[in-house]
Formats: sequence, structure tokens, C-alpha cells
Amino acid sequence: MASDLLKKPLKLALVQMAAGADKPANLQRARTQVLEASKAGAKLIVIPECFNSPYGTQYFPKYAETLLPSPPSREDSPSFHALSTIAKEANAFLVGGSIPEYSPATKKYFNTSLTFSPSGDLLATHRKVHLFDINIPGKITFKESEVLSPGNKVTIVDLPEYGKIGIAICYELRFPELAMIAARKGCFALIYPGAFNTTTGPLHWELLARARAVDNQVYVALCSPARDMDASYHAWGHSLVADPNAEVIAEIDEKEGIVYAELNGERIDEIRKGIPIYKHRRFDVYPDVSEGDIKYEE
Ligand SMILES: NC(=O)CC(=O)C(=O)O
Repeated sequence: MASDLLKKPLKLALVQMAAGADKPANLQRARTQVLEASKAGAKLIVIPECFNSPYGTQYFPKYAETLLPSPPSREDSPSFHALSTIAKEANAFLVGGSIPEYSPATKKYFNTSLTFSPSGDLLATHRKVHLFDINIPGKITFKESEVLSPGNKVTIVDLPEYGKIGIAICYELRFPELAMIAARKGCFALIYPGAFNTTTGPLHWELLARARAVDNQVYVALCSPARDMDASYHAWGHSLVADPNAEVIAEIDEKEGIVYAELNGERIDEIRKGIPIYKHRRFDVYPDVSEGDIKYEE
């Protein structure tokens, strides 16, 4: 029996690519690796957070592109046009990691993810809602809000013929509310382009992916850049997929490569039938965060 959440099996690929200082080279690298994933049969392909630039507040203004009005011109956003073309060439849904965005209207910068259909049409834009501002003395200090402004919407994307996915970026994995809202609005998977680091990654990356999966009984996919020890930010890597039972079903180390997983709606149904938390919730005792005044894009 086909699942209501994911109507047919879907091959997912996470492209853990290296992203350096040369933007055209990053775009070319994304193309080569996305096409490789599509040749292997992937129909939903994800690339990492900040795939067109090094990750760091000092780089965002230089690499930022203007996305509005949409579609932007090729001069305003070479990455938008590259992603649209790559999705079409790959004949796959493409979650285009994220890029630094500049809005001339508001004079603000954002960390923005664009998702394209297999025909190259833009399906969704997600601006990182929770900015990564942390200070772990002696280890890592990072303050996205020095340069970036936050987005203000939950993003849910309908993939025709398959079902819905929730999209959020990196640090947002730490906010269970976003995941709960997307899952309760009917998503079969939560997709996070992300770039944890060698301080937070070892303890939190897999833990949080498995936590969001077990909380919500959905697939969770995290796609990181490959680690570059010459860069100012050392990405954790370890792109992975957790299944609805919180089992890691595919994972890579810190080097470049592609992670594949078959997503199956019947697996979600089976897990929800065995442990029916969806039926046991007590919204007479506590509120349902997926109801009420939520700003989301669907
Ligand atoms: N880079 C991020 O947005 C988040 C991260 O590294 C962490 O939460 O840890």
C-alpha cells in the first residue's frame, strides 16, 4: 500500500563537495557532482550550506548575490541560474545548499537556500531563520548576525508525485519546533544543508539528526561541505541520512563524496504504526506548535 506521506520510493543524494574561494569553480564542481548523483539514479539531490563561497562572515558581502525580483538577471545571480540549469540537466529536484544573498531594497544580507524542480523552476526560497551566533571560549566564536539578517518563514516544499519536504539550514537543526511544524504539516523528510564544525560536530551533528528523526518519525538528511583544513572554518563533513526510526542509514567521512539513500514511505508508516506517538500526543495538556499563527511558505 502506498504511503500518504511519500507516494513512491525516492533516491536521495547528498553531495559533500569542497567549496573554495573561486565561485565559478564551486558552481562547476556542484554541476559535475550533481550530474554524477543523477546518473546514479538520484531524484532528490542536496548540496551544502554556502556551497558557492567559503563559510565566514568576512566572505558573505563579497560572494552575495541578489535574488529579487525573481528570476534575477544572470549578472545579479549566477548561482541561481547555475542551479536552475543543473536541476534541469540532472532531471532531479535540487536543494541548492545555500548562498549569501543581498537585498538592495532592505540593504540586508541573508543565508538563503533555493530549491529547483527537475524542469529548472524555482520551487522555494528559505532564508536561514536562526542565525549561528556562538561563543565557545578557546574553541570557536562565530557570529552570523554581524553581517546577516534572519529570515522569518518555515519552508515546506511539495515535490510533485512524491510528497513534501521541510527545508532549513544548519544551526536550525537545533530548533525542534521547526522540525515538528514541518513534520506535522505532512513532510516525509527534513533536509538541512549545513556546515557544523570540528568543535560542535563530533557531539551534536549525528545526535541532532537522530533526535529530529525520532521526535518526528521522518527521514532527516544533513549535507555538509567537505572539510578543508586550509580554510578559516573547518567543516565537520559527515553528511548523513537518518531514517524514521533514527537509524543512520548512510554516512560519509569528512572528505568529498556523495551519500545515497533510498527513502520509502512504507518505512515511515511501519515506524509510526509500531510506536504511535502521532496518536498519543496530548494537545489537551500542551499546545501543538504546528497550529496557530505560523509564517510558512508552501
Ligand atoms: N554552522 C551552523 O550554522 C551551525 C553549527 O555549526 C552548529 O550549530 O554547531
